[in-house]
Amino acid sequence: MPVDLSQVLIVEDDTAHIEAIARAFARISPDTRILRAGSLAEYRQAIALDSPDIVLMDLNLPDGRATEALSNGRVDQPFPVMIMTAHGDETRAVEAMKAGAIDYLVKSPETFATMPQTTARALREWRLRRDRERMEVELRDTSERLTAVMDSIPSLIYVADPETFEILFINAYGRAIWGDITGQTCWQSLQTNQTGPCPFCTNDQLLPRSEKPGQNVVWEFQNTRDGRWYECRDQAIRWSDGRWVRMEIATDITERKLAEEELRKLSLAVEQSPAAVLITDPAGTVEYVNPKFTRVTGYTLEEAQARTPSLLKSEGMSEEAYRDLLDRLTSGEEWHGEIRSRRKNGSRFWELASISPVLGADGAITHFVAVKEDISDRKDYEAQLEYLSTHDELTGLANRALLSDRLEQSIHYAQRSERQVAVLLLDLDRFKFINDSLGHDFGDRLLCEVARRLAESVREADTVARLGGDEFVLLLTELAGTKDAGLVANKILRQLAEPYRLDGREITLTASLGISLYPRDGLDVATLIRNADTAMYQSKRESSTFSYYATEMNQKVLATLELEGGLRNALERREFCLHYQPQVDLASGRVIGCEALLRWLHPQKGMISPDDFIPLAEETGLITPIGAWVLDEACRQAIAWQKAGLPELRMAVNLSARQFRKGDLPQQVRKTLYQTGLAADRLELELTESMVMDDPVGAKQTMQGLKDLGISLSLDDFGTGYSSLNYLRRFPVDSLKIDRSFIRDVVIDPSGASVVNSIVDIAHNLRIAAVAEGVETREQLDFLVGCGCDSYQGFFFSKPIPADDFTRLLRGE
Ligand SMILES: Nc1nc2c(ncn2[C@@H]2O[C@H](COP(=O)(O)O[C@H]3[C@@H](O)[C@H](n4cnc5c(=O)[nH]c(N)nc54)O[C@@H]3COP(=O)(O)O)[C@@H](O)[C@H]2O)c(=O)[nH]1
Repeated sequence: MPVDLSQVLIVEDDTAHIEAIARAFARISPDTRILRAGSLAEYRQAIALDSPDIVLMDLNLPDGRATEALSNGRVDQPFPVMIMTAHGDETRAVEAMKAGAIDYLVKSPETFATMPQTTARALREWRLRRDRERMEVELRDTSERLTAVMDSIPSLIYVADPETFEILFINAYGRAIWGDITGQTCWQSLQTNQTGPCPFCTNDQLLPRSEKPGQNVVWEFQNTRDGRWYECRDQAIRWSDGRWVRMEIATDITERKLAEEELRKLSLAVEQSPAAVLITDPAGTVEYVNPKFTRVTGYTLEEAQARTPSLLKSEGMSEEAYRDLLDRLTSGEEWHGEIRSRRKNGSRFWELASISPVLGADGAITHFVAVKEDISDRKDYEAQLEYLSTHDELTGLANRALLSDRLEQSIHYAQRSERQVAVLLLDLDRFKFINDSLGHDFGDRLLCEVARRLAESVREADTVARLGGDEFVLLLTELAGTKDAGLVANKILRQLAEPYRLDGREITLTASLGISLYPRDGLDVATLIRNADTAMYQSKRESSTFSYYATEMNQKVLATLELEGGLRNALERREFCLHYQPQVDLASGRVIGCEALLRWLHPQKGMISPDDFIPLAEETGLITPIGAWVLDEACRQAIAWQKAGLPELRMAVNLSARQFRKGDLPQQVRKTLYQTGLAADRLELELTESMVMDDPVGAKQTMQGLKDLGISLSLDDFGTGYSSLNYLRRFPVDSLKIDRSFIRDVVIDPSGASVVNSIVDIAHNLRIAAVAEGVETREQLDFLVGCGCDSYQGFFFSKPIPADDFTRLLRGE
């Protein structure tokens, strides 16, 4: 008997039955111990003390029915109970089975005789059933636990049969996304939920039907419902029924995908970036350079890798700036700046660099990223702008701004070194005339040549600047003594005086130069330049080569500036008037004409002599409108006298050099004559020798233009200037006015008398009149009569007088 039947409990109130059963066991299964109980109470005591393998229980016991002792189908019942019943009681026996008995037997001697076999069989079946039930419970538990585990995994898990394509299982995560697709086939569910091919249905290569465990396949799909990405790992597992199925574990990789996409975009952006990008490790070893870097520097990724950014041999960064860069980067900050680097081919270029540290999750620096832009063009442009803003375009010399800058620096340096600084301001004489007559192009080239000579005359450390026009400044630094500036000034003036050969012409230039010295003549840029300018004007006035600045000059300049201010308004304010000095015929003693002489009645200073303001008017250009007014006024007065019936006179008007050089003088005179109505032969214009000799060719042309109008021309102050007879011969003049300095000497100095005699002779030889100026005495007059002079003017006859007085004089009042 294969079943282990060690103890059998017989619950029966009929001892005969018990004994019949016991005998059967003694015979068939002698090792089986028979326990006995006569009632339900004894039954309970017996199972409390012993643990029988099986219980044989009479249905009806003295203290109750067997059903009361049954467990109502509980699985945890430790032993099976078999009901014994009398014939006809089967219905109750069935009830007892429903209450938990495993079987029932109808009592009979046969039943008792085979009881050991029956019991053994029943026990075996019960045990089998119990074990199965337990296993089932365990399995159910395991399955529930597994499902709970599966459901708690934040991944989509499903199991499918590769043969039938049936979905056997899907976890909670999957159900939340796709619903419960268990029982459906792949093509019914997966294909609508995933992008890409279903590995079960379409890709036999990926998933051979006869899968073996361990052959994993990994693929990615996108869930069509919410667009999220999954990485799916396929695995063969043995299903509960023993067949091989596929378990798919799909993990949400959307964030990783997005990050990858970001990274892909970023790396694409870096690859295609118009800026050069260089990435190093924390030690500065290059790990990556982009194609733009290669294009700019010539270094390929392979050439740059494993080297440091020093391969670009950057420069232009001070020690301090470099330390700042390192400090910033190592403390996790960005650095921006301009660096001058060298390409692989050795050429230099400028980069605008932004270098940033890249921090890892732990906050430590993992990389440095440098983004660089080639700014060489911009730098060149800036340098060009810088050059243009600090240099004179025509000559390439420093301009005023750069000069001021350098002068300021020199002052600072001189303060410490106790040396002197000299400012030499130089103005070319007659440059405007050359420029106007020979053309601006010629003038420009002449200025360039002057600039070249100036630059060559001084040391490298000195500065030569052009302030504009024909005005130059030389800044001499580190002068040991005051005299040094004068030595340099002389050298410069000598250099400039060398002839210039341009366009087949040879011309000479002179210059006026003023010197101011730091600290003696000023402590700042503006004062030093202003005082050098004052000194230069002094040189110009005195026709000296150069002058050192002196304080008095400033007062003179201030007075001049004040005068200039008044002069600018004088015309408008009608402060000018004319006085007239009679010109007398020596033979007849008659007044034959007069010279109009300008007077300025200043509201505060009273009458100002023309000697004091005509040169200033000339210098400032104000002489042009003033001269025009004089001409107009003198002509109107002459007409007024004519109309008043006074004897016909010739009106002499002085011309200034500027008026004479202005090309339109004949036209202007014609217009005045026309407007005033004076006949041309009643007007005489007085020129000086210097006006004519400056530009003899042009002068002759202008004089001829005036002569063609019918007016007379006289050469004033004759004898004091060039007195070139050669030119005099060719000029269309009508009279020579002998300067009053010669007349003054005629009676006291024989040589003075000879000069006057000679001038009178020259005039007559040239068939022109001789007019004596400044006749103050009878002796002078007698001398002039004696030497045949034609006419005279002077205090002897009359001082210059106002028009009304002149009218009375003519009337003999
Ligand atoms: N371009 C212009 N120049 C002018 C004009 N008006 C005058 N001037 C020039 O100014 C200079 C000074 O002139 P002024 O003080 O008027 O002196 C004149 C006479 O007063 C003076 N003179 C005349 N006679 C005598 C004399 O007997 N003794 C003496 N000491 N001086 C005398 O001479 C001046 C006239 O000289 P000049 O013109 O050379 O004939 C003077 O150079 C004027 O030219 C003007 O409108 N435009």
